[in-house]
Amino acid sequence: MLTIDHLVKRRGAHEILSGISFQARPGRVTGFLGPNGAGKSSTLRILLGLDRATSGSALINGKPFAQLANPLMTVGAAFDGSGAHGMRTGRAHLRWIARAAGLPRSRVEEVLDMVGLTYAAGKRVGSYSLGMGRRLALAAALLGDPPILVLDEPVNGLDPEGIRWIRTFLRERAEFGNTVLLSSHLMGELAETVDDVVIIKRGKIVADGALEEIIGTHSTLEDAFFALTAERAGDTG
Ligand SMILES: Nc1ncnc2c1ncn2[C@@H]1O[C@H](COP(=O)(O)OP(=O)(O)OP(=O)(O)O)[C@@H](O)[C@H]1O
Repeated sequence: MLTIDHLVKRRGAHEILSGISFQARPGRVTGFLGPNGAGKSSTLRILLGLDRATSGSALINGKPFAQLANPLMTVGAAFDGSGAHGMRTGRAHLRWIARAAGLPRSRVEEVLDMVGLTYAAGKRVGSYSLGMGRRLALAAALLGDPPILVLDEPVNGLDPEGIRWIRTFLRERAEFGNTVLLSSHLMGELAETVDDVVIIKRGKIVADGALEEIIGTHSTLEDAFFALTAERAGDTG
């Protein structure tokens, strides 16, 4: 369970997050949706202990990231890019993380297989395509077999086959009871993948609920999104 509670982030005079609250629950894929600059990455960075909140909290199973006993086995995270040094091979990158976490080498081969990257595991990460880099980042997130996944724009750079693969993969994780939170600004794609939707705009939550509730009387999630955000067009916050 991920619990964001009255989270505020200020940078100088600029309020990036204005007291946002939402949850991502086990057994559900939760889509965190919003236009560029809305505050999605800022929220996920605080949740994963990469940045500090001004006030409020972002908790993973009731604890801040820094207090997790086994972070890699609790939450898997993937942000922009592969997260690996270009001169390293994909396999070496994963082995390094696995060793630091006390995981067996065999787990590296398992996650390479899970993300379909075994064929390129011996190649330098610098030669990977964008999509291969995303798969490597996902493999790293899966190393500790965590019950929670937090993914920032996971379909960016993936080709149609890759997008279908990740959608199926994340749906399966949720069906096994995992908690999956993913951010995106691609509404059409998100509608195919998620159970719940949280929409953020200019640091404020403008909608939060089950996909069907959010779509409501609109024909698509995209239509609902524009209607919801347009209703607040006069809101300067
Ligand atoms: N390191 C930083 N220093 C100053 N401002 C920042 C920093 N990181 C983000 N911001 C600002 O915070 C706001 C939210 O950015 P954030 O990256 O969280 O949005 P986002 O919803 O993830 O957008 P995108 O879809 O473009 O990734 C933006 O106005 C951005 O300019």
